[in-house]
Amino acid sequence: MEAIIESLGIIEGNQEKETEGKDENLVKELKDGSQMMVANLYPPCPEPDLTLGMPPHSDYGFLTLLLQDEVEGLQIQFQQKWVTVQPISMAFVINVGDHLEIYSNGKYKSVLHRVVVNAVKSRTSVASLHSLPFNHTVRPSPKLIDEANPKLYADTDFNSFIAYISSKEPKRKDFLDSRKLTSP
Ligand SMILES: O=C(O)CCC(=O)C(=O)O
Ligand SMILES: [Fe+2]
Repeated sequence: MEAIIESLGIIEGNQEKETEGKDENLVKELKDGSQMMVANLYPPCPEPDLTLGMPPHSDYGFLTLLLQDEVEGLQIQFQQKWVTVQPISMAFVINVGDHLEIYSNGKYKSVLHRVVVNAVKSRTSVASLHSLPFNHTVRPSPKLIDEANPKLYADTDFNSFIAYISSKEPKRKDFLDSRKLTSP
């Protein structure tokens, strides 16, 4: 995250000099932030072409650390095509989540991904989603907003996310789309 913040041209503030703009200490807030772990088991499916292990979605949070076993299944959308992420033993897949897209005001894009199943092998994965504490608001960094770069996303928090996914089946990048502000 420090490298990402640097790449955005945002200089992290000194903790003692915290001002009203809470973004000053994003790294610290993330260290004390939320972690959600999801363990997934995809049993073999006799008719894999008729279903998906997980529908297309992008993840809650800034970054997801994903550990997959040796069985293929994860696909990301790249240039309108689904591309399989080849499992690499003992390596994490790092995915950009919705909160990083919001915080960076669209400079980073959260990755749309899905999971396909197969007829032969079961597959397991563990995803670890990292963000600010659950009671914090995620918003575009004020340091990235000016007249030339208007704010593109509404403020969001965990409650609005839960309210949204409870109200409808999560499909595609729906939640993020719901945070997008129409052009000013
Ligand atoms: O099983 C996978 O490889 C991906 C799981 C996933 O996308 C998730 O848990 O959010
Ligand atoms: Fe995911």
